[in-house]
Amino acid sequence: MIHIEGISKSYKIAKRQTGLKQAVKALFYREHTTIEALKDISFSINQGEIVGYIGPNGAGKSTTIKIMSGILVPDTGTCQIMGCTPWKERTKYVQHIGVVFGQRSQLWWDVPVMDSFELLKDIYKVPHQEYQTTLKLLIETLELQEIMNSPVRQLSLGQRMRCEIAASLIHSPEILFLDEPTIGLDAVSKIAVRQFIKTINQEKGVTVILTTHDMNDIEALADRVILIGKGSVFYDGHLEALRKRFGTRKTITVDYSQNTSPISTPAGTELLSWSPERLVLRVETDQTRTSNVITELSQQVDLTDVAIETQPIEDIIVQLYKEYQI
Ligand SMILES: Nc1ncnc2c1ncn2[C@@H]1O[C@H](COP(=O)(O)OP(=O)(O)OP(=O)(O)O)[C@@H](O)[C@H]1O
Repeated sequence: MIHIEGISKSYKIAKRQTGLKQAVKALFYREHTTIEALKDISFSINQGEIVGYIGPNGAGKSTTIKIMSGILVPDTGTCQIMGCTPWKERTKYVQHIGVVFGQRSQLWWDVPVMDSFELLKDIYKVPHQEYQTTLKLLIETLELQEIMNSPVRQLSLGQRMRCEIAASLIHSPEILFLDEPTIGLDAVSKIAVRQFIKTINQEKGVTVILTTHDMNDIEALADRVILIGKGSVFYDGHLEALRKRFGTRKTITVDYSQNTSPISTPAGTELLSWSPERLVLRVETDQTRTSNVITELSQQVDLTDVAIETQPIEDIIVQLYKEYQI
């Protein structure tokens, strides 16, 4: 459904220098620098997938989404989505896609939400009956009833984001690009947005490409992640495989009957905290087994309880960014 091959994109920006002399010089001659936002990236996405497109700030995520939605033209490479080249066949192509940029609005600021939806219906030439059915479903599932007559500028961020998502789906697209859809939302709104994305994916088969810095979004939604850094793809695969490959750390909390004599920490572990009744250790599972650690500790203290936690995905991603220096 989506095939991207060897896409590169650079931005040319004028160098700004301080001082009057430099300002006058800049009137006649401007120096430029080039930022390589994307360097030869390739991937394919199948119909019905939810893909988390992740990476640190400035990695190139939004640039990729803009190219895939036809807003930007790459310097080199090919991009075929539903048989179209996004930036060439704009009119035909936009019928297939919905786009939400969390930081920008596609709604008209001063008019009621309902009017924005009507305008989008006309822009996309959605037949009246189909529009009514879609609208009813969107209003119900995104709980928009009470805000349909409010101008967008009066909405809270969470309310606006729900409207943005609804607006992107008025024409029933097959693909949805979401660029940070949960940015700034409270916990309840985040869960509602995630639930909705899951529903349209499962019930309507909508393919979703999601960029986010919130790893809870990724855990809740994406089976597959593409990790990008400094314009290159570093990992493309299942979230679980990522966890198995890089999430080798576990935290063990052991409680024991009071003990004041020193406890020697087993090999392959790091002491995180200690008290006369509790010890918390980080275990490197590629160096030792958690069962060995517990056995060793049980020989030194009278264990009363043991809790083992796997590494949160957030930590794994931070570790990955460090390892790859991205
Ligand atoms: N219009 C532009 N002009 C010049 N440089 C740009 C422009 N847009 C993006 N860049 C640069 O391209 C690189 C990639 O930016 P991009 O917005 O794609 O990153 P991102 O992964 O979406 O980052 P973030 O997570 O911070 O939103 C960055 O170095 C950024 O400064």
